[in-house]
Amino acid sequence: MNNLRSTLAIVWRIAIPYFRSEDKVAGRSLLAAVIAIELSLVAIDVLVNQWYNRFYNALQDRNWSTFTWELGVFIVLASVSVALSVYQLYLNQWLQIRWRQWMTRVYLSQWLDRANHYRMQLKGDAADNPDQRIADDVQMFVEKTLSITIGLLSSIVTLASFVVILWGLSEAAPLTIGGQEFAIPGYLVWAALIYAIFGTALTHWIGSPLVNLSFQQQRFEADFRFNLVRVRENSEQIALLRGEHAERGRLMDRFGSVIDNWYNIMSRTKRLTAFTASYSQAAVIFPFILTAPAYFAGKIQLGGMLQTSSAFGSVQKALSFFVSAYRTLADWRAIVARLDGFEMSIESAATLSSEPQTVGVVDHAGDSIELAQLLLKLPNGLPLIAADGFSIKSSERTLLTGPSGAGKSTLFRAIAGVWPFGSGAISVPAHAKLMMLPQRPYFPIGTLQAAIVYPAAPDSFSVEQVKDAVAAVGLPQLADRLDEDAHWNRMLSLGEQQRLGMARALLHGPQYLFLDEATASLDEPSEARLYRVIAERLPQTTVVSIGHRSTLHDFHDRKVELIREGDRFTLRPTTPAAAADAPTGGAE
Ligand SMILES: Nc1ncnc2c1ncn2[C@@H]1O[C@H](COP(=O)(O)OP(=O)(O)OP(=O)(O)O)[C@@H](O)[C@H]1O
Repeated sequence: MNNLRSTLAIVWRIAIPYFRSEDKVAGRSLLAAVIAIELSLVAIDVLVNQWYNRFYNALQDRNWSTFTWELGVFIVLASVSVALSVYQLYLNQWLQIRWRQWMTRVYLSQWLDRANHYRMQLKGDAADNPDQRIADDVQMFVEKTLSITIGLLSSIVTLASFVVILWGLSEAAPLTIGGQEFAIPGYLVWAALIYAIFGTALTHWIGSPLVNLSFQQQRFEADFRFNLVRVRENSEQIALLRGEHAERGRLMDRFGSVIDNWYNIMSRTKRLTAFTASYSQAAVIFPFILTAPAYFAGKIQLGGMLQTSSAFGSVQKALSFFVSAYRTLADWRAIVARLDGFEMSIESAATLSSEPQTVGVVDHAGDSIELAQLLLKLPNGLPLIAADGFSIKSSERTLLTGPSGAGKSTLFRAIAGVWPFGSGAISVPAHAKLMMLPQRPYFPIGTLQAAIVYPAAPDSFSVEQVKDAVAAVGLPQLADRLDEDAHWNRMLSLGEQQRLGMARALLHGPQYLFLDEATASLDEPSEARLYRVIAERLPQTTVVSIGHRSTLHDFHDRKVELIREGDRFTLRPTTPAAAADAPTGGAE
């Protein structure tokens, strides 16, 4: 019960913001229309139920004129019901797509807000595969929430209407056992109630493991899909390493979990279907067994008996809502749990950056970057880098070196404001434009122009500007292909990608440019040429490079090294030019 209450609270929290959003007028109107149509359909069911009585009595009495009249009544009722059903589905689908569109927009903006997506990965949170949450789960959540809510509402209204009818019919066809009448008020209602409770309890007992199985199934499927995508993305390396055999093994292992879980679902579903199918078959005959003695004793007519059977069917169906919707409910709870996990994970990633015990990146009025009492840590809490009183002055060119794994890239991540683990402060000039260029720059799939100028809009630079930048970094042959659509990360060599990364920097002209082994794949003369281009075209830009080649020294004013001190690394300027910068040291 507590479980159900907490699921409903989560559903409310996830579902209600749409109906309070800027699209609330459309959302509420569509929902109201769908509900109104559902209620009208229940009213038509009530009319059809009364029609049963008149129609079958006319048949039993061989009354031709009533029979033809009732046929006409049925045609009218059936036509209205068809029209309402068509529009109910249409409006329901319309509501679904608007609701889904809104939720997708909100989730996308929260997930992509201020590096939340990256922090979520760092935390290794429960929200594995955000793509599944945003693409599939939102769609299923909207669809199932609507179908369950409307189904539940319809069941309640049907129940209320038909309980009244069935109560009346209980008087007309009193319970007769062995020729003796028993005056139990509303006995048909009680019979339907007991029948449904028995059905629901047994269904829950047999079907409850399906909730968890369904949750697991979706997880295994997403995991399998994710690994397929990884193979596709790394296909070149896998082919070069002849890793196909290993990949096949790994993928089949993951698929094995999909299959094993599926067998469990199959065997559970088999038991559940055996029960629900027998249960609904028995429901056909059960009301006839109850009313047959009264019919054969001549107390009710055929019409009354059929009306009772139909009303019993409606009450029983409404009461057994959970029986028939069990699989849907199981899937729905799994989806709700996943979306809840996703929301929590976004929230904790968002709060992580603002917790006191995290690295704070703050704006200041000066024009240098200052590290004060900074201690960067690994996600597991172990210290990595300590720095205090260290500054990166405007227009200065710094080369950062240090052993592999010392935390050079992590320091860049912290300055960019995406590495939360640790304490202390990094002051960055207010409104300064920082740009990080990694060893493997990211290019979105699309035109070459859009890929180069990313993250700016494709048309924020003129074709001439882009051509000029591409030529400056030594790729004039690409200047005529700016309109070409491709997966550039896959098509270009790493060296070419690094040159295009530099072209991106030339176009954006940041005040601070952080090059994390951004030219490591180029030969030394090409690397030197690129550094010269940067110096000529971006003379005001402060450059901080991570690199291992000694040839890089010529292009930097000072060298700073990460040196191990105890359990952490500290920043040590190692050239005379920088010696004035009193270093560094621990901060805890
Ligand atoms: N997402 C992460 N989760 C856990 N540990 C991480 C994560 N990212 C980096 N680390 C760890 O932080 C340490 C520093 O990594 P970083 O990439 O900053 O090193 P680096 O000095 O740039 O190394 P290299 O010169 O080899 O590129 C490494 O021990 C690495 O394993």
